[in-house]
Amino acid sequence: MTETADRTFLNYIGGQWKASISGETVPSINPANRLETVGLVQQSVREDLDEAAAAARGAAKAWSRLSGAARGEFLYKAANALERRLDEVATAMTREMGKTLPEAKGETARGVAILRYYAGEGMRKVGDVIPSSDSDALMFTTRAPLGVVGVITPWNFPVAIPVWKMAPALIYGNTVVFKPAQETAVTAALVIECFEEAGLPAGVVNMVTGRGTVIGQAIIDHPHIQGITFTGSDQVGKQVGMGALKRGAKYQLEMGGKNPVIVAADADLDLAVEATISGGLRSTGQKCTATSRVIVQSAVYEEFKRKLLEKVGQIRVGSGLEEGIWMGPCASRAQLDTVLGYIEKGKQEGAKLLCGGGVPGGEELRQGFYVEPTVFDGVSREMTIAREEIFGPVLALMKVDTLEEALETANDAEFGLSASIFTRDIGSMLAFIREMDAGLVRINAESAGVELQAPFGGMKQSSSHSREQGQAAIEFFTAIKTVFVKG
Ligand SMILES: NC(=O)C1=CN([C@@H]2O[C@H](COP(=O)(O)OP(=O)(O)OC[C@H]3O[C@@H](n4cnc5c(N)ncnc54)[C@H](O)[C@@H]3O)[C@@H](O)[C@H]2O)C=CC1
Ligand SMILES: O=C(O)CCC(=O)C(=O)O
Repeated sequence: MTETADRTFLNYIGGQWKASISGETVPSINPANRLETVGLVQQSVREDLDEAAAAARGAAKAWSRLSGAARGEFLYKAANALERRLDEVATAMTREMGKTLPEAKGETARGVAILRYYAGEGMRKVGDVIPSSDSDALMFTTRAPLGVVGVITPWNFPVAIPVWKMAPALIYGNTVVFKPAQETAVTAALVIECFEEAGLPAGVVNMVTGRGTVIGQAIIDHPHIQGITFTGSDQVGKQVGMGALKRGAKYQLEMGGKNPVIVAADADLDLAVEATISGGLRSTGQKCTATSRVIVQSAVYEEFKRKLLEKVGQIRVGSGLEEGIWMGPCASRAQLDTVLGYIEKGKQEGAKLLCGGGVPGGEELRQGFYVEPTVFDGVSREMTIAREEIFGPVLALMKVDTLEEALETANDAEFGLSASIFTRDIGSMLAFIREMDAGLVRINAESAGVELQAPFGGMKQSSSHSREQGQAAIEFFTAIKTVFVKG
């Protein structure tokens, strides 16, 4: 156990750490060992959120009037604090969410880099000069912040996702009310401590933990929250969008994926196997960009399958804190049950289980939410495991004859977040880039893995058709103002 175990984590409102007026806390538990508490977190109520929204509203004007460079200075300081506390934050993340410590460290380092990227963004251009038809006038665009932004985040990237939403919100002059997933509220509190260490003015960043149906819903409904940025499930995302639309607030949604990898007959099969495993099974498959459908040309199907099974068989499952462990547990009991439910459905609908499919044995794993890395063969397009997001370490192999069929199969999904192809042929690469309906298309690289300086988001049901990260973030977190000045 580390030092967080006995700690009670509070809400952060108006620059103060405060207990919820409910007086209630809930334990955040370790999915690798359900008997271990990582910390106690606030089970907040609507009044706590109201107080946070009022604090954010009160701080908004002064914050928006600072120069971008001055706001950037705060983000650089937050980045330095997070970097200094990288090991502590990453350890809390592994203990609270289950991903392995090297992955958690990588994600925390990414949080540092995101903060620095957006700190620099405070010095970059925000508008264009557009020639007016009146030769005595100057016309240009500038950007105005939305005001208060509500940030609702999931548990699968407890540092990177909150940071890639809060950092651009702040640099473009908004104040923030943040509701992290309750499953990873301890990690979230440590991130907020880094903002506190940076000396942000009171009320600029606020955090309230609690149930999605209570605190998330209160953000959706709050009249003083002008924008909501959300990552999570398809179902909740749509509720957020509809609620925001009803009261005229701006919203941005990042939701599910059912990401395919195409393995063409001319692929480097070893590379394709490595990338399929890394993209599909790292973080126990709990990424919206995770590889889920593996579409393989028949000419190399058997060889690819053999190589894949050999490597999957070598995966070591266990506590993410232990050296040599490659795959940790599912993040929660509910997530484990969901994954096992999909595996059952796959078997019932006639897919052939090639490996995994159950809970691993062994006394030391008994108290964790573990599932075996799982591969299904003979998966057809209409099966549930080929259609719905599983969010677990489950790969569905699908055999096709031609590249056209592969592309058609890959596009036969409601989601369109990320997709990969493995091929050496430039024509196949170009066809994939052109035809694949996904916001992120990757050639000879795994489907997961997002670069913070590039736009990120999906087509079809995967997002609200907006993009996050990189300079694309300015589109959500600001409104364009067109200025006409007549001398
Ligand atoms: N696209 C992605 O990155 C993610 C997708 N998921 C998908 O969602 C499934 C369920 O995971 P959950 O954690 O339950 O996701 P979720 O969508 O319920 O939770 C995401 C966030 O929304 C909040 N929330 C929940 N209900 C809400 C409501 N009624 N109003 C406002 N906010 C609400 C949660 O507290 C959390 O902060 C997973 O199995 C996976 O398929 C989950 C996490 C991330
Ligand atoms: O693949 C990544 O690095 C990011 C994935 C992601 O955004 C998510 O799972 O929510």
